[in-house]
This record gives sequence, C-alpha cells and structure tokens, in this order.
Amino acid sequence: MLTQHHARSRLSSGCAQRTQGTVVRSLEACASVSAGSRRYQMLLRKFGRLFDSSKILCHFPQKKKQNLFSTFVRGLEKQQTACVSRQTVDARCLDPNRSVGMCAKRLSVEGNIAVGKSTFLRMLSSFFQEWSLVTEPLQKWQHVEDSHEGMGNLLQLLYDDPTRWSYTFQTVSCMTRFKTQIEPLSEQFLSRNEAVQVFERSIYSDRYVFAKCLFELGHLNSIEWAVYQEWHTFLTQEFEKRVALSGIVYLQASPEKCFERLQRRARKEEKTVHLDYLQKLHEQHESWLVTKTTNVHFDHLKNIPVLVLDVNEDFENNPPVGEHLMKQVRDFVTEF
Ligand SMILES: Nc1ncnc2c1ncn2[C@@H]1O[C@H](COP(=O)(O)OP(=O)(O)OP(=O)(O)O)[C@@H](O)[C@H]1O
Ligand SMILES: Nc1nc(=O)c2ncn([C@H]3C[C@H](O)[C@@H](CO)O3)c2[nH]1
Repeated sequence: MLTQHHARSRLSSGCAQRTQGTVVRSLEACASVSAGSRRYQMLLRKFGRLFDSSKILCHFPQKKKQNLFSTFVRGLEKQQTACVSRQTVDARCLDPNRSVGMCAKRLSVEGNIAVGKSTFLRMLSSFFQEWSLVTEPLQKWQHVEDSHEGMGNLLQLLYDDPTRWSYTFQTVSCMTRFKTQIEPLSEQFLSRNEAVQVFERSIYSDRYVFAKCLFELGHLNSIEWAVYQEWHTFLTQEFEKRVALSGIVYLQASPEKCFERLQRRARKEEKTVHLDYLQKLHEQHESWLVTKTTNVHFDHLKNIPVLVLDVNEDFENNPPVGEHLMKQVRDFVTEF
C-alpha cells in the first residue's frame, strides 16, 4: 500500500499537464470507496500515476497540497463496506458542491397500479428503519386547488375523462414528483454510514410508463406529448444529479393479479380502471425495465441497475416471503 512517506516523496517529484480538478476528483473518489476493493486499487494506481507523472501539484499552494494530501491519506484509512462505481458516486451526490461522503443512495420502487408498492414501502420502513421513504404524492392529486370549486380531485377527473385531463394530470403528477425528488436531505441523515432514500415511483415512470401509455392510447395528443417531453427533458437535465437515481426496484406481477388487488382495495376514483389498462401499463414497465426496448433519453438511466422482484405471491401476510424480498433489496443496495 502507498504510505504517507512514499506519497510525500512523489509529491516533490516533477510535473505534468494535469488540472487541479482531476487531482481533486481522484482524491475524492479515493476517499469514497472501500479500501481493498478493485475500484479502490484502480484509483490508487491512477492516483500514483498522477503523482509520478510530475507537474501536477506544482500549481497548488503549499497549504492546498497539504490539505489534498491529508484527504488522500484519510481515503486510504477509510474502511467502507460498499464498492461504489464512478457513475454511482455521481448519482449519489445531490449537491455537486457537497463532499462525496455526504451522499445518499437513491432508489425508486416501480410497478403497476395496485401491485403493492405502498405495502412494500411499509415493509421496507419496518426492516430498514434508518432509510428515508417517500410515498407517491397521491393526496396532492386528489386535492388540487381550484379557484372556483375549492378543491378538485384530479385523479377522479383523469379517470372520468382521460382525453380531457391526461395532459393536466401529467403536468401535476410530474411536477409533484420533481419536487419530492429534489427535496434536500438533512445533514444528519446524509452523514450516516449508509444513507438510503426510496421513492414510490419517479419522474421516469411518469414519462416512460404513464405519459407514454396515455399518448399511445390517444389520450395525450401528439402536441401535448411533444410539449410534455420537452419540459421533462429540460427539467431533468437542469436538475441533473438532484433527480438521478442509483437503482430501481421493479415490483412485477401479472396484470390479472394487480386487477384483483385493485378491486379488493376499491379506491373510489379507480372504479373505471379496467384490466386492459393494467395490461398496457404492464407492457410499458416490461419494455422500460426488462426488455429495455423503451427509448430513454438520459444516459444515467440507460445503465441503471434494476432489481426485478416477482410479487405475485402474497408477501403482506406471509413473513418468509416478505423477508426474502427484503434480503434481496438489502443485497441490491449493498452492490452500489
Ligand atoms: N403481495 C401482496 N399480496 C396480497 N395483497 C397485496 C400484496 N401487496 C399489496 N396487496 C394488497 O393490494 C392492494 C394494493 O396494494 P398497494 O396499495 O400497496 O398498491 P400500490 O402499488 O401502492 O398501488 P398504487 O399503484 O395505486 O399506488 C392493497 O389492498 C394491499 O393490501
Ligand atoms: N396517468 C397517470 N400518470 C401517472 O404518472 C400516475 N402515477 C400514478 N397514477 C395513478 C395510478 C393510481 O390510480 C393512482 C395512485 O398510484 O394514481 C398515475 N396516473
């Protein structure tokens, strides 16, 4: 292992055409991965080369060099559990000015209507009490301020007249999802060894499942679909890391099973939801997350890790099934 002494002697050896930014990024990356992991070794080699290949640090004032060096040494000493990929390191940082250690792993739980996402989130909250869970902002859609009527129920309007209300619904659903996804996390939460945040659905299912489906069904016309996509792309690029996810958990069940659960739950707005709509939504989920034939527009989303969990079986009233699902999520999260 590179010792403090070795690294110091390399500090004084020569110069190269590297930017300060590169050095800082390497240092931060070194500090953020587990010592002993392959990625760590790779960074170590890269870091060693940076020092070997000279000029690098001659642009830095002495104090800065010392700070950088102690950051590096702290990185060497740090024993973290997970091996973090470069892409994930980026996706985990909510604020680009924040140090790499102050990041959260961010997952979304995706799946068809009534597949059991809320139930699954409740189970996550009892297994992983330290995690931050963010439920879908459904109540906001059921209570939209209406200057004439007081409050309007947009979910009801959508299901009663989808062609009239789909565009309005998607603007509200997506806007509320953006708001929840960019909400800052407390310093206290972020400073935990493992800060994990889980969202029930995301700005991505809003577009690649629902809005796309409503367009294909003719409820969004081509102009509405184009306008929706334009502002969705714009906002996602603007917010960039603040809306990026580290992974997706896809709860998969047959449309028939979801329909059965939907009927049992009997939410009043969903009386007009039929099996064929659930079949269409199922196909959208499969194309996006399983066969990956959906054309997605954001690089980080193209390669995102997806955990597919079969939830046809009752996990709500069957503890061993539930525990097995939780274990799979635990392992999945540990991987990145
Ligand atoms: N694995 C399961 N086995 C049996 N019943 C389940 C299971 N998961 C959920 N349910 C039941 O199915 C119904 C729908 O579940 P839930 O509300 O969690 O779905 P959801 O995916 O959050 O729905 P939505 O898409 O509307 O947000 C509830 O009555 C719940 O008790
Ligand atoms: N059109 C449409 N777009 C969305 O982004 C969206 N997200 C959720 N829903 C519907 C499904 C449930 O009935 C109910 C609660 O999940 O809201 C949506 N409907």
